[in-house]
Amino acid sequence: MSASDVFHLGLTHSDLRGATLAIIPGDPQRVEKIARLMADPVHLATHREFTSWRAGLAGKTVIVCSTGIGGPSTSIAVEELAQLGIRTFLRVGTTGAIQPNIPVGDVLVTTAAVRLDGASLHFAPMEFPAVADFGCTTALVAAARHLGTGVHIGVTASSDTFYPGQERYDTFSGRVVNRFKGSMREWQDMGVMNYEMESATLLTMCAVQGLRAGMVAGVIVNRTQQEIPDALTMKQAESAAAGIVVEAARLLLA
Ligand SMILES: O=P(O)(O)O[C@H]1O[C@H](CO)[C@@H](O)[C@H]1O
Ligand SMILES: O=c1cc[nH]c(=O)[nH]1
Repeated sequence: MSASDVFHLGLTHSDLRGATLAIIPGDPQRVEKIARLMADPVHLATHREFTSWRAGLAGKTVIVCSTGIGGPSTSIAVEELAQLGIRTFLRVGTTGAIQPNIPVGDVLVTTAAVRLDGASLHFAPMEFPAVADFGCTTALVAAARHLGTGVHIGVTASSDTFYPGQERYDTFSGRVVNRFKGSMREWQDMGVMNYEMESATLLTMCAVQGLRAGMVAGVIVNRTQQEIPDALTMKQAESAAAGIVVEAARLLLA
């Protein structure tokens, strides 16, 4: 086994070939698909939830690395990629919309996240906003428009848990703690677009450390209409978001 320069990712500085931008999906299985949208894709490492590939785009090197689900593992991936030289992070995920007018298959670009996580508190007090980098956000929106995908821009609720924190009652116990009872309605009333699970940690830890971060997600369910996504829609939303994040990376590298 070759030596690694960081604790978890199994990567060395030389693996990155000077890359400063990383595309970071949650799901390890999405990494290869995204890398294959670019030139000369190469598998670098797979450890735990972290799968990494390298590829070429606009004459530069890009790293694609999965974060796994949630803030703690995301914070590890981002920290170790930053140690290796990455300065711009584009998260590409899946999400559940909570506004009735957002169709499945569209994408959402997050300008800021409601911090329903724990990990972001390890980087900044709750008063600090989980805010995306303006340049990354602009590139993601431009990419979505260029590719003709419906795009919604705004605030995301980013929760440590998929079930109670996103106020799901279709669970084993049907139990949601008081703190989250009625919370989906409250976020809807405030215009929050969606739920996902990593942006609060990602955006906070990047904003306080001078790193750039942006976030795009394919809508796989609309919680005002259904709880379970259908497989085809999920695939389509994932691939729309993947195309957009690569196009945004191209714009940022140009
Ligand atoms: O598709 P990914 O990037 O994993 O994103 C979303 O999907 C997972 C939950 O199913 C969470 O990680 C959530 O943020
Ligand atoms: O509803 C959803 C869908 C995907 N990911 C989430 O975190 N929530």
